[in-house]
Amino acid sequence: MAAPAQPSTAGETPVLRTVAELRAQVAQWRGAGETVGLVPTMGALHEGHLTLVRRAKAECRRAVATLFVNPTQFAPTEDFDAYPRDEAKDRALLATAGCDLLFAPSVEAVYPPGFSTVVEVKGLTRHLDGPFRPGHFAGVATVVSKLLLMAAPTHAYFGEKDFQQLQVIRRLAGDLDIPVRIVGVPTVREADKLALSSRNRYMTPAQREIAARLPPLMQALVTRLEGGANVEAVLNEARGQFPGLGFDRLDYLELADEATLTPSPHPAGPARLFVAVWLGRTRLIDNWPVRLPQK
Ligand SMILES: Nc1ncnc2c1ncn2[C@@H]1O[C@H](COP(=O)(O)OP(=O)(O)OP(=O)(O)O)[C@@H](O)[C@H]1O
Ligand SMILES: CC(C)(CO)[C@@H](O)C(=O)[O-]
Ligand code: BAL
Repeated sequence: MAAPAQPSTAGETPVLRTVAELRAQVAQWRGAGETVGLVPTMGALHEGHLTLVRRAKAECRRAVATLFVNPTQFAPTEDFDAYPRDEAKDRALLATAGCDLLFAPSVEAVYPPGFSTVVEVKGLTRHLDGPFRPGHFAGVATVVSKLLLMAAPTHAYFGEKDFQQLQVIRRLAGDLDIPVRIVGVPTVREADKLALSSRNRYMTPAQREIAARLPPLMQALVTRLEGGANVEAVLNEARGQFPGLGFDRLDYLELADEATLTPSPHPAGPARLFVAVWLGRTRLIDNWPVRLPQK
């Protein structure tokens, strides 16, 4: 018999901290024939995360969120220590979205002493964020494999905002025969179309104003590419515009095939325009679908 999840405070989603408790709870639900949708997060929840939870709850009988700021996906130079953490607020928000359970393990529960296994997805991680965040996707692939195996959900929900991550997760679930349906959810945006992200709160008001220039720039580029303009010429010109717009450093602006995530001026299948750009200590990423004209 599963240990019931402990609702500690009214209006907050109950939380479990150990793998054994999580397994027992999900086994009980699945034993009763219920579907279970998993929503992995690193907390500091916003409307993007809550959209994933609501989608999970709409499609599955039970919605389970996870909150784990995964140390192995942060490079030593990145913001692991500074990453925003507010579990009580997150639990209250999850309750408003109908989340049945939160799994919030300690680092030791996920990576006990002697932990030595790495899941690495090749190919899909070669371009875009891969070279700019060495080790990042191995950390993501390892922890997501673990979360899927720990929770054994029927469905798992991930945002298209992190499109490369979504494709990496689809691949690992297939390659490792993890029996789960991976569901991609379209990017949730602010009124000015900036993609919601926990890291947006790092920005000063002045930087937030500059960030607002990214969505119209991306939309204008999509329009030109869809109109048949020369891809390399358009992208080269646009790369040169970022400093003048007030951005600090462009990591990449690339057109890439959705399936392979390999940059190309002539992608074989459906394509997206991908960007990663810095504003002070905030790294913004985004992607927009591009329907190229048939040649
Ligand atoms: N704006 C968004 N729209 C849809 N899904 C999102 C959005 N932002 C995050 N997600 C998804 O929520 C899940 C958890 O993401 P995470 O906790 O890293 O949030 P984040 O806002 O992306 O944070 P970060 O600032 O670290 O990138 C991922 O599947 C991610 O793609
Ligand atoms: C999928 C994830 C929760 C794994 O740590 C993280 O990369 C995120 O929040 O997108
Ligand atoms: N949102 C993806 C997780 C990360 O940037 O580390």
